[in-house]
Amino acid sequence: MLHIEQLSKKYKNNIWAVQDFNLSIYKEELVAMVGPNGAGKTSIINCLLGVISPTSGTIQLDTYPNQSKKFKQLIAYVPDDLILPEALTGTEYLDFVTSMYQYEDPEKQSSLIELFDIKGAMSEPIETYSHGMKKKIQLIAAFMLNSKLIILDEPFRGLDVEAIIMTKKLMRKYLQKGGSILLSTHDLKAAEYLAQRMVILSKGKIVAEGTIEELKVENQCTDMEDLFMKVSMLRDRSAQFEKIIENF
Ligand SMILES: Nc1ncnc2c1ncn2[C@@H]1O[C@H](COP(=O)(O)OP(=O)(O)OP(=O)(O)O)[C@@H](O)[C@H]1O
Repeated sequence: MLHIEQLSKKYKNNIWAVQDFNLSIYKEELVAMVGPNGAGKTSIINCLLGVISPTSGTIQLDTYPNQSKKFKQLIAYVPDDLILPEALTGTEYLDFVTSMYQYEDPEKQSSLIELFDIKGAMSEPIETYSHGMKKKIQLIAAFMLNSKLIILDEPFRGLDVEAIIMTKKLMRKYLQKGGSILLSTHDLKAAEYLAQRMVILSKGKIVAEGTIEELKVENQCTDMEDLFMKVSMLRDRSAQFEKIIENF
């Protein structure tokens, strides 16, 4: 499936955003990628999508390198930011995505529109959508395709409770049907609930990787937040933060 090998990214300002990052994601597997702000998650996703060029390393989906057209057709992406063609209606946007990916499944598309309950807004321009509705249209666009891997960057942010529940169920179903998911999130509870494996990044490097159980045992933690603070080396700063809050 997806294989990322020895990926490194140094920006022009000489910042190493990612160093020697290795990750494989297999069929029916969801891997959660977590890490503090600036850990390198977005840089990895942007390298994967070909938005930026890595300084070194390779990325392949099956046998297709990430620069290939086939790779791009097999990957769907829901970004955290909501950059959308605001003048298009929901229907026009989905038509645009369909033509870009050269894949059409009208039945799947309309069932997703029903699931996310935005049928009434489909003929309205996206600029009139709420934050949550914009997220929903992006989720519909990602799940309606014939992808092998979906990259989800904070997919639940802005969604209402019902949509969060539905999205989690949809993700599970997508995995059962043979897909793979890379989930980038700060939501440790969702990551713990959904992921088969977790990668924890800090300052561009993997500091922990494994199943949630393995990570908890290895680090003698029962709680996800405690585990995260420990392996991302933030726990040392906790005492200082506690003091600031106490004096606040
Ligand atoms: N275009 C850029 N030019 C220079 N440095 C950059 C650029 N983009 C990101 N960086 C730096 O690379 C490092 C990793 O940033 P990145 O955005 O990948 O982290 P992140 O894990 O996605 O963070 P967040 O959780 O805040 O979204 C940071 O030190 C950041 O300042």
